[in-house]
Amino acid sequence: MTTEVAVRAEGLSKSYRGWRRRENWALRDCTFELPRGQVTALVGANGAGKSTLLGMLAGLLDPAGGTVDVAGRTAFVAQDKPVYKQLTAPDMLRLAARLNETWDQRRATRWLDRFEVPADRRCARLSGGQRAQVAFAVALGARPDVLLLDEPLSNLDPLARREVMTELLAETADAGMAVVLSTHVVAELGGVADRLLLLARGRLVADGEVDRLLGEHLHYVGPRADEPPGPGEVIEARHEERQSTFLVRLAGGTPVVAEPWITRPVTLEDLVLARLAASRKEAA
Ligand SMILES: Nc1ncnc2c1ncn2[C@@H]1O[C@H](COP(=O)(O)OP(=O)(O)OP(=O)(O)O)[C@@H](O)[C@H]1O
Repeated sequence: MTTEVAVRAEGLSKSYRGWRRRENWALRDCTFELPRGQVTALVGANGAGKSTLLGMLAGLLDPAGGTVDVAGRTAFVAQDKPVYKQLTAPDMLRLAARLNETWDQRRATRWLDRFEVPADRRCARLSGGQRAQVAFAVALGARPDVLLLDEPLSNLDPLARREVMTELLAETADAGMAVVLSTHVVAELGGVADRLLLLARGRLVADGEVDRLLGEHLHYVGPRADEPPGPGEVIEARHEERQSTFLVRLAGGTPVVAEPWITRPVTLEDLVLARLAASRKEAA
């Protein structure tokens, strides 16, 4: 693995034994590389395999097939943001300092101060969002090369969500860390996520730099029609009484369309929702 690659997965698969020992595939044949110094958003519907993938990257789950290679130290914050309820936030940092070979007290304390986490209360008496901040501080203090966050935004208010994303971005740029975070809050990823890993029913359906992916897609908007007015693979077609909108994937540059049709850029949210809807339709 080159020094620029933080994570490499090849043909990664995982199954769980289900009813009558039938094999249920949570992840099928996933191959991707994640570079250092980037934030990757791991997105997919409920049950798509996000936590399973993060668990395997963290080394907590064994793959049923394929390989995963992670360069350096990892830190993983699980969905339930585990902290010891009897300890205060500073106690948690003291414990983490003893348990981790590498520990950056300044970095961890800075995070707690930044989010004004009370220092004199046990974690049991902190809010869900404040407990999450303690778990993030512990993970960052460990100076990981790869930081894995399972739904980090789920307990946070809208302002805290934005601030956490901004701070994570700064930490990523500073430390050259690779961050992988799973989330359903796609609208808030714009300007923060460098890369996208999109899972649908255990398979990777989109993988790449967000800017490149967005540049490869566009909307055609115009009068009601069965076909788009220009080139591209149709990912989603929406029709109203007098208007049609096609979200397409382009093979080449931006096409020019004749009036009254117009082209419109695609946001990350548009792209994710269209891809998820297309996968659901295919499966059905
Ligand atoms: N321990 C387990 N035993 C059996 N099946 C499991 C187990 N853990 C997960 N699964 C199944 O594997 C699939 C992927 O689950 P996973 O938790 O990875 O999805 P997810 O994308 O994180 O979902 P969510 O967004 O709802 O958290 C699902 O079908 C789930 O039911």
